[in-house]
Amino acid sequence: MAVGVLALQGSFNEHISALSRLGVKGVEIRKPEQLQNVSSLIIPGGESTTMAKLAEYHNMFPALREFVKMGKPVWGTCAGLIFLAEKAVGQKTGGQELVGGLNCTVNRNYFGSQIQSFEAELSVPKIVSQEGGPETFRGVFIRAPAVLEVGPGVEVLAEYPVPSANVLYSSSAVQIQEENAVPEKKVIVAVKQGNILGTAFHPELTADTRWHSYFLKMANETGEASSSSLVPAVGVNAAIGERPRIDLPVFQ
Ligand SMILES: NC(=O)CC[C@H](N)C(=O)O
Repeated sequence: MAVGVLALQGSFNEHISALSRLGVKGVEIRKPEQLQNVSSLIIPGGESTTMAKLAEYHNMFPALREFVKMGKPVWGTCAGLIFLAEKAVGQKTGGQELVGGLNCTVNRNYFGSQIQSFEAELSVPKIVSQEGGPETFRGVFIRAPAVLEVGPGVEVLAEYPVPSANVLYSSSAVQIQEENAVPEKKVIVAVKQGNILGTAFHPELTADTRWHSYFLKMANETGEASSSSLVPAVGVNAAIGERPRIDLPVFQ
């Protein structure tokens, strides 16, 4: 079965493009019943309050929660990570509905406002051990959230060093960096809990398909799809090395 990509708002096209570079079909999901046709789901980045309003309007929340509870692989990137968290802080007045399932607390705009978006090389040992390739992964952080704390059963897959003052006060990391604070602490930016994967950054905006490949293997592990339908014919390293045709602008 194909991989679903929640297509209410945000970078769903970019995820579908990344999947297609791995030879896998991504299907746009806009209605609850469409979830029955996919074996796994990506919730893209975008703006989580807007996405939540659209999800509510289309009555998506019960179906999304059911999908997560059934143990089907779900990956949230950025706003998608916020969607999957059990608890979010820094929300707009009135809050926003969450899908939940991922045992953690996220800060919605941990790194500051849109203008404080940045890119950083992240150490990703688990991804490297499974997918090979370079030691680091280029993390694209766009008004990104971060994971403040995780509960039992949540595996940390990537962290980003920030000044300790930011960790204590949960304000803007960038503002404090500008005051020349020494980076001392790390904040969590990628997690996995069973069938749920969450990244605070945007792998779909890079040419490096290792996170997508990692997620596709999660789908195979849970037996949600036959290996022939989800494992790309070419290895991920080949995909990076050979630079296949890319139909959307991505970081090279
Ligand atoms: N790039 C993103 O997905 C940003 C998410 C944003 N911080 C939010 O609240 O939704």
